[in-house]
Amino acid sequence: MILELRDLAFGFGARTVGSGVTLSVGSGEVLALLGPNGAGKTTLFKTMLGLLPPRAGDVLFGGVPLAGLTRAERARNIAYVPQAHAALFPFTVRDVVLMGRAARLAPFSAPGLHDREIAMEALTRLGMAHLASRPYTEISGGERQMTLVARALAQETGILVMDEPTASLDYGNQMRVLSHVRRLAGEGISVILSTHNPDHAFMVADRVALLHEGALAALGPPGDVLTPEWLKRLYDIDVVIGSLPGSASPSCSPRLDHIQF
Ligand SMILES: Nc1ncnc2c1ncn2[C@@H]1O[C@H](COP(=O)(O)OP(=O)(O)OP(=O)(O)O)[C@@H](O)[C@H]1O
Repeated sequence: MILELRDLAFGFGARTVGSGVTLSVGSGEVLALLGPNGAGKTTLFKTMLGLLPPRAGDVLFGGVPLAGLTRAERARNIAYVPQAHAALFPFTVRDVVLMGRAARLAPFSAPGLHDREIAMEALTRLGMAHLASRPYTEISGGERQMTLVARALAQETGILVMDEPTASLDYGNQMRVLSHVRRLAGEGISVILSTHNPDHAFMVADRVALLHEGALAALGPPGDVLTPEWLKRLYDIDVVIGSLPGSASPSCSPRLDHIQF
């Protein structure tokens, strides 16, 4: 297993947000994490990345505990696509993507031609090459999100953690990012992504994990976990799940007429 969480507890300061999370992710596997607002998805991700200390339990990469890896070693193992944020400094899109190469550079050395080629290749793969020279502060929220995906690709890690990667994207770019996720998995890269859209999990995930009330409530193939019963428990809405003729995966249709205020 490329990534393992063993009885992991996570939180801030004295506050535990979640505990008892045990799961492993294999090479080329896509794991989708679902949970209501505030369930702890981002906190769990930050703990997996070593940005927050585990409150209990372990995170292991290829059997090696996270605590035993330097920051650069972590960055060569795992890349993070955070939710798009506004930047303070007007770096170009190309330079933001180049930052993904930092952990691959020798100490005190600047990115070389090879690094620039990899950065441009990541932008080209995402259909973003035309924005390379634009300031990151002067592109749309969706374009910023795609830039952060390109930065993570340029990091060339075996594991990609994506925090709601489609949240600010238009419909076409949502599908392009999801299609890239499947393509990356086909290349052996493991992807862990959070989403609020069960349809996206149906489209790309090999397995789905549900985070609810501070615990890993369910873990398994999308068809076993994304049931009307579980979605009711998570979001307190009724859904119908079915497959449209010609569609490759099932989809959810919420019953708005059942919602009570
Ligand atoms: N910096 C922080 N300090 C203290 N508590 C925090 C901090 N950030 C988040 N929290 C709290 O931790 C809990 C989990 O938040 P988290 O952002 O991990 O949830 P999430 O599942 O990612 O939510 P969402 O779907 O809304 O993005 C929430 O109760 C939140 O208020």
